[in-house]
Amino acid sequence: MSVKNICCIGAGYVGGPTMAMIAKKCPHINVTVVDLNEARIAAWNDEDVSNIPVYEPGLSDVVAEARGRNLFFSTDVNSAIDIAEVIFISVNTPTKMYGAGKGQAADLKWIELCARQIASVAKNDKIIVEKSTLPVRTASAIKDILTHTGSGVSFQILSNPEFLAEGTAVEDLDSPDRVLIGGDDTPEGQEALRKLVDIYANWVPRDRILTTSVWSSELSKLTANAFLAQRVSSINALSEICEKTEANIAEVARAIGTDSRIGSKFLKSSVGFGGSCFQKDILNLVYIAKSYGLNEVANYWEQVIIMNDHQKTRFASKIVSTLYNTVNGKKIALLGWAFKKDTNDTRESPAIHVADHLLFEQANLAVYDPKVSEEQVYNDLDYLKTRERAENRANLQVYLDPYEACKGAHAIAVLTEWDEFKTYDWKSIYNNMLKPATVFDGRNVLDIAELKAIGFQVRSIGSTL
Ligand SMILES: NC(=O)C1=CN([C@@H]2O[C@H](COP(=O)(O)OP(=O)(O)OC[C@H]3O[C@@H](n4cnc5c(N)ncnc54)[C@H](O)[C@@H]3O)[C@@H](O)[C@H]2O)C=CC1
Ligand SMILES: O=C(O)[C@H]1O[C@H](OP(=O)(O)OP(=O)(O)OC[C@H]2O[C@@H](n3ccc(=O)[nH]c3=O)[C@H](O)[C@@H]2O)[C@H](O)[C@@H](O)[C@@H]1O
Repeated sequence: MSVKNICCIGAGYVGGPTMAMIAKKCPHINVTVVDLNEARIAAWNDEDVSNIPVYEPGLSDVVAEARGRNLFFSTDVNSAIDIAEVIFISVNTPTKMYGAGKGQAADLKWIELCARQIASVAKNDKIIVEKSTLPVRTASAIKDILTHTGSGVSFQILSNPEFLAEGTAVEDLDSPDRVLIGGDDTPEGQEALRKLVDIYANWVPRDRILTTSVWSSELSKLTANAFLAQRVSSINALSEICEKTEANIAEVARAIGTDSRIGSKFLKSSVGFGGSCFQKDILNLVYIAKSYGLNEVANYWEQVIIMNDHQKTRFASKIVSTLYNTVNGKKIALLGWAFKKDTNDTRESPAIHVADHLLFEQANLAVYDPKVSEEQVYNDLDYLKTRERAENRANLQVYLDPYEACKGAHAIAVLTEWDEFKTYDWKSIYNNMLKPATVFDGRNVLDIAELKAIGFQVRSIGSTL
């Protein structure tokens, strides 16, 4: 029998878009996305579909097509669990900030709560799908909780990690490089696996649906993120050598990227990687390695994070040193706050670190981002607890107009690669700035020659141009 009712616990950046795509592609399946966060669910249900809580190009159209037909958002977690044959768990798994493993291990509190809730509600057999990114062997903990309920209900646990990237989520979900599903090597495990494969096969070619053991699937997700982040840290490490030697990182990246064994993607040097997952997943990998006594393995991967922290600090320090070693009282405009373009997500954004560094040096910051709210910018800074909340508000202003943000500034730092930055009237921005006017392009997106011709001093990543 094919699956008729799915539920997903967690209506965040993964749960929302992923389930919206399943609902779009499988009109014969009812998909209910549940969350404890009432405001978030209300936003997913907002009559005006442009107000859904996750900004992703194309997502509002997908939601508009399926919502109310076979896609539902609700806070009634129990009813959704009760009715569903397949339950995706897509809750947050942040880095643990207390106790054993503090600062490295994944905090599985929310995963365990879900498992306990499912255990208490389920009256018939269920397939539980790990959609969240989890440490290898988490499925055994989930299984343990579920099988000790004494209710006689049978649970199959599958691992089905998500590989979408923010900003391209709809594209990635519509046409994934691969879908990965791990299941137990038992008849029941394989039957559950087949049911999930059949759901994806409604739009994903079967040869792109990979099946493995649960453990390989769990570990592959951490590995994929570790490899991707490692590429960014590798190219960023080289960018510092370029700045000393007059080599140009864009040329180096092109030169090595044309080797098909290396490949051209993910070789863009930057102010550093951000986002909610790269750092947390590598730290998690480091923790897992250490917990097995694999210290060399742990140290190897930890270096990716150390390099990324160095890149962010190096960028901020360069602003200070270029502005004659003091930014005290100087207005500096920060263009971009999101961790990458085409998303409103700011988690672990390098902009937060750069702003914090500059505020520590008593700069006066003017922030503009096309999709991030003032409240979010202040929340991000307050979360660091580096200084009083009032001080963050006194020394950093958020602007709705980039030209106003740059007016009277000594320097501009580009911290997100939003396309609109390339289209600005840079001559007019220059005319309204203090001189010398400097642009620090943390994403290498602006036309250096054009800016220099206008009169700007330009500092980019990985070149002395
Ligand atoms: N953000 C991304 O692009 C990607 C994230 N992932 C992974 O997916 C997982 C989810 O990530 P995001 O969607 O970004 O997180 P998120 O924080 O945006 O969403 C998680 C949601 O789960 C809800 N929640 C937590 N516990 C709950 C419970 N017991 N019952 C009901 N709702 C509950 C929260 O209220 C929140 O709205 C994480 O493990 C992450 O590592 C994987 C691939 C991509
Ligand atoms: O597990 C996750 O959360 C996801 O993490 C990343 O996706 P995401 O963080 O949304 O975005 P990326 O495009 O990977 O960018 C991450 C960071 O690296 C930076 N980056 C990326 C590529 C590059 O060449 N240079 C570079 O600095 C980006 O600006 C951004 O700050 C992975 O790409 C997804 O496959 C994965 O599902």
